[in-house]
Amino acid sequence: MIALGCDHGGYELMQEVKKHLEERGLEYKDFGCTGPESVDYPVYGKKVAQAIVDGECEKGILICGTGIGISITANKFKGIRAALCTDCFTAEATRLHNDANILAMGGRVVGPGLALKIVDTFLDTPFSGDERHIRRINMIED
Ligand SMILES: O=C[C@H](O)[C@H](O)[C@H](O)COP(=O)(O)O
Repeated sequence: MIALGCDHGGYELMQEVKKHLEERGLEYKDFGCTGPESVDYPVYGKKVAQAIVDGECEKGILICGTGIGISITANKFKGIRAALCTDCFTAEATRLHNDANILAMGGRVVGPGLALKIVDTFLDTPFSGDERHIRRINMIED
């Protein structure tokens, strides 16, 4: 189950992401927001982070205007590794190296074509499991 959260700056792009996940037959839980009206991104960053910490969802996708505020919020939660990605290389690398559990993007930064490729790369790339990466992730947790 993929947890989704956005603010008004990411609302439009999130609708594209939802459509794409449905086309791929992937299940998601939408934590809002529910429209393009101005809202506060920490509310949605927190909801998605909490769903992952609680084990309700395995991964999350967060979108605000830049992806920055909402990823800063999510990264306050122990066990959350939210990666702000603007390209497929970083989306792949953050799964391989950081075992990132949240993908953050900026709805005012990336267009839908690139964003959906980033989503696919993030969701389809497994963690490498390499000892050095596990060691470093454990250091973050400590
Ligand atoms: O990091 C924060 C996000 O990019 C927000 O989406 C952004 O700050 C919202 O800006 P505004 O309230 O001016 O639409």
